[in-house]
Amino acid sequence: MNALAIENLSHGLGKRKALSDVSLSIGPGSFTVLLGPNGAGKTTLVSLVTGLYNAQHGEIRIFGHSIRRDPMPALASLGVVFEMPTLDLDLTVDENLAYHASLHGLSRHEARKWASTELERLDVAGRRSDKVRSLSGGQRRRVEIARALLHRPRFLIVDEATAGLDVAGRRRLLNHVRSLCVEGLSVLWATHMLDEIEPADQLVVLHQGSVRWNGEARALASDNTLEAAFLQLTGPKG
Ligand SMILES: Nc1ncnc2c1ncn2[C@@H]1O[C@H](COP(=O)(O)OP(=O)(O)OP(=O)(O)O)[C@@H](O)[C@H]1O
Repeated sequence: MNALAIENLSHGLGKRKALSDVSLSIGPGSFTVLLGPNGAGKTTLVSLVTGLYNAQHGEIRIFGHSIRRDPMPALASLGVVFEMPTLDLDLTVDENLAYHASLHGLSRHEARKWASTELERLDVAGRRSDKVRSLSGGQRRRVEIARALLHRPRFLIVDEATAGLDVAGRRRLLNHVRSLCVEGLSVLWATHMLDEIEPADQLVVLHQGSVRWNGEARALASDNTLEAAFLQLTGPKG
């Protein structure tokens, strides 16, 4: 079953049509890149899939559960890292994770166990008693990934999480999330950075609220560089 299935999704924000007739699906264990220039509609799409906005038209299902009709099981299998950091800077790393765990109904034992696992895998376990305010930008992002995985979601959405990180920090975060797909996690990785894409990735190019490409990245770049193909799709005549 697909982790995500979106059919004919359209949504306006104010007078602006942010998404027009978007359809796409993400298979289990797939790393799918949602690529689009600034203002393409990536964050709007993430907001609709995570239930922050109610879609005006169309259908969104997570592992077969409609976000509109069946939100609890749909959202239970979803982990999210939003574009804007959402950690509480005045709480410690552990306190931030414990708060998230309680929202998801995890027992204290489960919360401690999975927090240790994820923080260690992301190499921030040494900072668990520190206030988030004292962490670097890259460490905060890693804590956000750990938090998003705490309730064992099967589908992870990451919206431009590498913004502001240095080259090594970006690569590290990306490699970690990619490695989770090998374990069966499905990932939607929203970005405008072409160098985060690998040839075998599933790629959805969004431009002005519409899907302009949906397929393997290597197929888009078969006749040209990925950058040239992307600019052609998203340029003035794209
Ligand atoms: N709250 C809002 N009210 C009105 N228009 C909005 C609102 N939020 C976003 N928009 C508009 O919707 C369109 C899509 O914005 P969105 O933030 O989804 O794009 P994005 O692809 O995530 O961009 P970026 O890469 O810059 O974060 C843009 O034209 C934006 O100006």
